[in-house]
Amino acid sequence: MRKLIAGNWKMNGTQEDLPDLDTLAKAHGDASVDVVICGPATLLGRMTTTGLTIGGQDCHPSTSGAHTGDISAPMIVDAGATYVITGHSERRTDHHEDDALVMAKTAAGWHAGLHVILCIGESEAQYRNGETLNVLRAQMDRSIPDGATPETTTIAYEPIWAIGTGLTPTPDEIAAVHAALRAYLEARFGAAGTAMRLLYGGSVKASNAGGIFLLPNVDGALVGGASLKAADFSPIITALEQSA
Ligand SMILES: O=C(CO)COP(=O)(O)O
Repeated sequence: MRKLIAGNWKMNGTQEDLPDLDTLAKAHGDASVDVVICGPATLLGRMTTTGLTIGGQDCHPSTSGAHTGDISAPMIVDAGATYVITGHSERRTDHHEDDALVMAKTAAGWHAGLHVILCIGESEAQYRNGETLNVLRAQMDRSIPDGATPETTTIAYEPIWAIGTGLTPTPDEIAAVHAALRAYLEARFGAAGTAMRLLYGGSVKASNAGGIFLLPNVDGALVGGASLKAADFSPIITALEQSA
């Protein structure tokens, strides 16, 4: 399985950031891991000129229609991107997306030929109450469509309380959650579940990436803030390469 490091730029980035992305592409163009930048919709087309693999951050479940402000999976493909994120907790919170909608968006991404990075994660209260694994299993039951394969789907575990906070679960906690996610995927998808990539996300930075990437069943990371500048993202990519 080829490992995957994806940067999620969220609502950040203008064309002034493209030269820095060129720098990243030059440094890691022949990386031994998959490197993806999930940029803002406004930049997707221009980001593809860097030669990096590009992804969207969300897609509508429909292919086209009267949905002001939304973009569809075929539009993301049309821009030259090959990945899309679904189910990010910021979408779930800001736009009240539920698991059923995440499932529909994931299916739409597949239908358009996109590789979907489907995000799951527990809140701080759920973590404190020891509900993490039950929450994650329920999210996967309700948001991963049947028929997921390693070619079409990556699962990203992002504890909501670890996003942008500088907090992370302990290495033992990450390893335990990822082992449980792997067991779920294998029980539901068989060999495909063994090969499906599992990313960790939430306050990944150069200083903690190496330790996280050594953990079993961690096949890469989904990185927010530390993916915005080549100087920050590059050492994280290198850390994943060294663990591969
Ligand atoms: O939400 C994230 C990636 O999708 C994680 O964000 P941070 O890396 O900024 O914590």
